[in-house]
Amino acid sequence: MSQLSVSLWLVHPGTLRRKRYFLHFLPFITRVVFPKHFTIFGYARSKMTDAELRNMVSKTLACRIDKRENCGEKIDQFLKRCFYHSGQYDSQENFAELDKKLKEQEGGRVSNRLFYLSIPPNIFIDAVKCTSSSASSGIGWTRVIVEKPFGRDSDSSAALTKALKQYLEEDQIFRIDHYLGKELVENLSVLRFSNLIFEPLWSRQYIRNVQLIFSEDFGTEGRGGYFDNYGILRDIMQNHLLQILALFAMETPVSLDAEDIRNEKVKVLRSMRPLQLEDVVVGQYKSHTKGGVAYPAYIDDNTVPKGSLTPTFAAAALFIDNARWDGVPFLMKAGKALHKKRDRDKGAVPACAWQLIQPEF
Ligand SMILES: NC(=O)C1=CN([C@@H]2O[C@H](COP(=O)(O)OP(=O)(O)OC[C@H]3O[C@@H](n4cnc5c(N)ncnc54)[C@H](OP(=O)(O)O)[C@@H]3O)[C@@H](O)[C@H]2O)C=CC1
Ligand SMILES: O=C1O[C@H](COP(=O)(O)O)[C@@H](O)[C@H](O)[C@H]1O
Repeated sequence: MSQLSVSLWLVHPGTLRRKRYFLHFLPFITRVVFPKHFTIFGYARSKMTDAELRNMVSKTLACRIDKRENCGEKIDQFLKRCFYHSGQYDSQENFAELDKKLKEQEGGRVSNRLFYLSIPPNIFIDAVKCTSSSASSGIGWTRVIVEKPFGRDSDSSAALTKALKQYLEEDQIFRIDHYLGKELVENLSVLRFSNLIFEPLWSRQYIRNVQLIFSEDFGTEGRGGYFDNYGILRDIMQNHLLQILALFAMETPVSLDAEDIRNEKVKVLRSMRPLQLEDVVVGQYKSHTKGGVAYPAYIDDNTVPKGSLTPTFAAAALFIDNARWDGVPFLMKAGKALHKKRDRDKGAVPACAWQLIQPEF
């Protein structure tokens, strides 16, 4: 049986270049573990040719393995599987053109299509509608990955789910938070649950506070179209940092199944005290000069609306009212255009002799 898996990315060329997404594919590329007919399509409004996309992707890939493994050759083969189509997110016609190009690659084989919506959430629905009616797979499955933030609040999140379900079944929708795939975050559960030594120490008895810190040394850099609608609280705190907090604070799950882990996280979230205004500070970065280089303010970014008050920095103290964490503040800080790049949970600052991680503040 021949099967073609098509992975389709709705991704902005600029983000692609900056974020080096494709670097994560390198181990798969060099070990040739992709399905035989795997194809990647970029889709966005920006104009670009296949050759330009390939050139951009190639700059994010670097061979760091033994030359005998023909890394360069494998990258070249991979690049030939990358294509680009320019179109609007709400145009059935443009998605039908995309469908035509996908079919050319699929050559009538059984084919699955995975759509990765790396686009601002306010255009998810348009894109899903067009995907579903004009570009879903005729003879395989069609799945959609949506990025956080999933709405702006509970109501908009519920509305988004309702709208997505007009076009997709729940098991076709994958809501992702890429932080959960980070090594540090994955290691947190392993560290905690596979070392018996930690269990008796992992509580209010030995931990004075927990610090979750996200610090980037660059600003929005052209991402104002997305960022200004959400701000740092919805971009980072409500999802990435809250997920880490829940993993850090949850009780041992019944098993490592996603559902069991989710159940424990939910218990943590339900035990959290509503955040008080006096426990939060917000700010926005201004321009400054360092080492003779001038760095722009948030509102100097052309993609940010004039006079925007959207926070790019926030710090908050959160409390979990349960037996394990009663009285222990979970301190969250997140900011763009700060002095250092760091995205780590700072573990716990111990109350006395025991030191899990040396405090840096
Ligand atoms: N950037 C990152 O580091 C990460 C981002 N994400 C998530 O990815 C999603 C997008 O973020 P990001 O890529 O940074 O955002 P961008 O602002 O870079 O937006 C991505 C692309 O979407 C299109 N776009 C932007 N604004 C609009 C608009 N108002 N209407 C229609 N199209 C628009 C543009 O492409 P074009 O004009 O070509 O159509 C743009 O380049 C978000 O959900 C974010 O949470 C998740 C993890 C990391
Ligand atoms: O989701 C997001 O994450 C990135 C940071 O992710 P990283 O994996 O590059 O560290 C952040 O820059 C962006 O604002 C946010 O949308």
